[in-house]
Amino acid sequence: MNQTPVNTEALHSDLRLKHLTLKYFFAFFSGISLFLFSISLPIYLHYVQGIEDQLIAQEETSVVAARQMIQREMYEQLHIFDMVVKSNILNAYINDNSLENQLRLEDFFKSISTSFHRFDQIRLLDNTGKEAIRVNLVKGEGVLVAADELQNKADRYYFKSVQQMPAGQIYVSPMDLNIENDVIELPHKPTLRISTRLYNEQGEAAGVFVINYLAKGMLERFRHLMTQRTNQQGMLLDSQGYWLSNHVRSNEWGADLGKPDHKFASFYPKAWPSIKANSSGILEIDSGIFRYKAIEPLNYLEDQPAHFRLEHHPTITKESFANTSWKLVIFIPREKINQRTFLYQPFGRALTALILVLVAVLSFFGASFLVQQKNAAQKEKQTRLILEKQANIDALTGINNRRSFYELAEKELKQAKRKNTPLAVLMLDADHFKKVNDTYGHAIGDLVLKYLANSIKTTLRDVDLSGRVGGEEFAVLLPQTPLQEALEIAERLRKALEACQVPLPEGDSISFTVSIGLAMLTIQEEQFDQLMNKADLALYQAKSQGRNRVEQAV
Ligand SMILES: Nc1nc2c(ncn2[C@@H]2O[C@H](COP(=O)(O)OP(=O)(O)OP(=O)(O)O)[C@@H](O)[C@H]2O)c(=O)[nH]1
Repeated sequence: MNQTPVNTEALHSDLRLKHLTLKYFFAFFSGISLFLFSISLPIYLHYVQGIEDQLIAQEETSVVAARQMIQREMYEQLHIFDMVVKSNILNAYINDNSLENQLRLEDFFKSISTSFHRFDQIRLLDNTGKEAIRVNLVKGEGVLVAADELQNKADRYYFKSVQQMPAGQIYVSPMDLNIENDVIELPHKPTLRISTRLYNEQGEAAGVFVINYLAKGMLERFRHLMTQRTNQQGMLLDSQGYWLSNHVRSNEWGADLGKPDHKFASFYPKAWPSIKANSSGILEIDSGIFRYKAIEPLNYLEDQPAHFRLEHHPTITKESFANTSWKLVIFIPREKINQRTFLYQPFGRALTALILVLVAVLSFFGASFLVQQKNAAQKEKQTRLILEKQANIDALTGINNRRSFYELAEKELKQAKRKNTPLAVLMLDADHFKKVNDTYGHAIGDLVLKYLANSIKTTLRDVDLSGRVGGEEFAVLLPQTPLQEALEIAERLRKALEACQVPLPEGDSISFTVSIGLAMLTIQEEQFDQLMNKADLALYQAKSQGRNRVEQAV
């Protein structure tokens, strides 16, 4: 079976080129990509920052609207409360708690309850904390609680907190879920208690006035404002970081419902200290950006809208400000920001992929071009080396030709002269070579010359130089070799050549001899030619004295 011969060298070279192309491709691709990346990264980060700023700016409307809504709501409750405290009906009762005054006050409480629809309880407690009058909001109606159902509230904070309070001051409690008979009322009733100590005309303490404000409406409006936004994560926190309003309802009222982990600090432990400590700001974390602002619902004296500018403001205790120190927190998740960025848009992704493909294509062509250039340069160098070698080597014998031998020998001669070291040259000539040609043919003559050259090479030392200087003439240069040693080498060479057997095609073999002329470099020779002439003369001597011998130049 015929098998196609496999050119392993070509295969090897092909593989090497492919490997090199791949190496350059990766170098180009990673280099260009890294370059593009390092240029575009700061620009891209700046661009993302711009998107973040834009998103935060969009939130400002919601922040201002929510803050104003809560402040206005609280402002209204406090003024209704103040109006009742200052009313003639209430003052008539605390100065004279006659039945008539009591009935008028009860009616007044009922009509306030029914009209405003937001006060879960309106109460008057006596100085011992016992409820004197209580009106509950039941299904939208103010309903008077029967005398035998009235309770003592002396131990409740809204009573205790106002005990030392001077006239005209108002206490506002923290917001919590209303508890009735020790159980949290369902559905939940987020409640703020507003109370004040009453004084009669003689300046004597005359009980405590309390209203339970139902904050559900306010919280629902807050939730509505937050859900109007594209990103619905808007929350209201109390001073402890518990949620009064959260987009996930089950997270609300953690403290009241016995779920202490359901607070902001547990969900965002890194963000909370900074949000708690500052009244307003922007905070970036891995998962997104917070925009937060203190709400301070009672602080409508500062930053107030036009319609808040009234001459009269109720005086609110310091404790009340602390109780209602709330924070509005808006969260913009990272995905929302990312979704707006160029790289997340299909066009952006497609363009990035296209650029990468272009870089890959460019890198491939660049790498191929470079490898081709390199390969061509290498081939050219190889060809040049081969040609150079061919120009210096004798085609038949594979040793230095005359020109190359003379060139190298000239250098050796100069070095020997400079270093003052001995230098010997041998001229060899095959004996009766014409006869070899004539007897066996020119081809066998060539074969003999090949054997002759090869024997010279194998007999000599590495430092020695040999060359074919004529048809059947050879020369040998022996650097750093004194006369005696040169004679020994010449003799050894002669014997080696004499012993050499050249096989003939028919099976026989022939041998041959050489005559050798030896010359030593002296101060007289300046050029190698001169030394060669001396050796040539010695060779002539050897020929004329019978051949197959070594003669030394005189
Ligand atoms: N085959 C072959 N013969 C060559 C080559 N170069 C020279 N010759 C032959 O070498 C022979 C040299 O002959 P001569 O100069 O007469 O000397 P010789 O026969 O060797 O005799 P002596 O040198 O006197 O011993 C000639 O016949 C050349 O043709 C070559 O490259 N190949």
